[in-house]
Amino acid sequence: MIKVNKAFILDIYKPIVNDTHKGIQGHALLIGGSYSKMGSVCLSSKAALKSGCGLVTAFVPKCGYEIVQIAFPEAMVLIDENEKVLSNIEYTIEPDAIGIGMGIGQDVITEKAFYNFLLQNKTNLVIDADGLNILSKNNNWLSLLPQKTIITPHKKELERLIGTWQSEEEKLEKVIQFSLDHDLVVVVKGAPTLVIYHSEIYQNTTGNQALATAGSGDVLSGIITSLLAQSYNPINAAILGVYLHGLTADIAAPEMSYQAFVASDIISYLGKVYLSLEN
Ligand SMILES: NC(=O)C1=CN([C@@H]2O[C@H](COP(=O)(O)OP(=O)(O)OC[C@H]3O[C@@H](n4cnc5c(N)ncnc54)[C@H](O)[C@@H]3O)[C@@H](O)[C@H]2O)[C@@H](O)CC1
Ligand SMILES: Nc1ncnc2c1ncn2[C@@H]1O[C@H](COP(=O)(O)OP(=O)(O)O)[C@@H](O)[C@H]1O
Ligand SMILES: [Mg+2]
Repeated sequence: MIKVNKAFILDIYKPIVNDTHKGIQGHALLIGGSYSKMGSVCLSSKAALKSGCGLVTAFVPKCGYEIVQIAFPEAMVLIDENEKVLSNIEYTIEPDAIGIGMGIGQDVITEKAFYNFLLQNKTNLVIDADGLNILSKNNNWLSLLPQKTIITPHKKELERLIGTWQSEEEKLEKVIQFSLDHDLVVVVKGAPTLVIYHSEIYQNTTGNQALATAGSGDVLSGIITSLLAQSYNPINAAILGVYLHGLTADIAAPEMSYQAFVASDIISYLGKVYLSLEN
């Protein structure tokens, strides 16, 4: 088990070069949302852009068009033909990384759209939330995922994917086997969060109970998708993303309490977090 501390992070962290531009800084596509859960994809998309990629596109059901445009004008928006849920995930853009699953629900139309998306997709992928729940119900679709796809389950989602465990040791064994079987980078969210790739285990050292708040996982999947779009390899994108996400709460908690911290604050504190890496 490797502890991910600041020294480890500084080793993988890539400062932004001065002659970059938005066209080469990475384009993240976030595919998510459904009626009443459009906040999830707004949070992921905003977190992605605030983590340093150059462009962000959100792909949402039709009812999300104005919501995303107004909540987050920096994002470009593509819409599904269905009003309330994703039904046909088709686009002509060429993103560098895709995050999918936050807030999409598990409607049968959406399951089918997700399957068709997996059939044609070759881009590096982060799968979260209902994307994971749909995979749990259709585990033969795991073979369609690109190599080193990153999955970000919380405890319940992990149980749906790999079944229950009796001890921490058994949980780790099962996750390692799952990662080996499907060549996945597994972000085992919790306190602390682990990043597991095959038999490598990386234990994060940032974060606190302020993160126990709605949408904080949606923000994490946006951050990781952004880092992937910025050419971090999938293991480093997951490790760095989890570290930055946790550090926002460590810096914010003494300034604003555990209670008042909400998922949008993770996004607001990303600036201080990046500055702390530069000093
Ligand atoms: N503003 C929004 O639009 C939000 C949308 N969300 C979306 O809502 C959908 C449902 O997600 P949920 O995660 O709420 O539903 P789930 O049914 O997947 O998970 C909720 C259950 O898991 C348990 N759980 C979660 N984390 C746990 C942990 N660390 N240890 C033990 N138990 C744990 C909870 O107690 C609860 O019973 C997803 O699509 C998600 O993306 C949420 O992310 C919340 C915010
Ligand atoms: N007590 C805690 N200590 C540290 N991190 C936590 C704690 N509770 C939650 N988190 C983190 O917050 C995030 C919650 O993700 P998730 O449950 O998917 O939220 P949501 O689906 O509402 O966005 C994870 O990154 C998890 O590790
Ligand atoms: Mg979640």
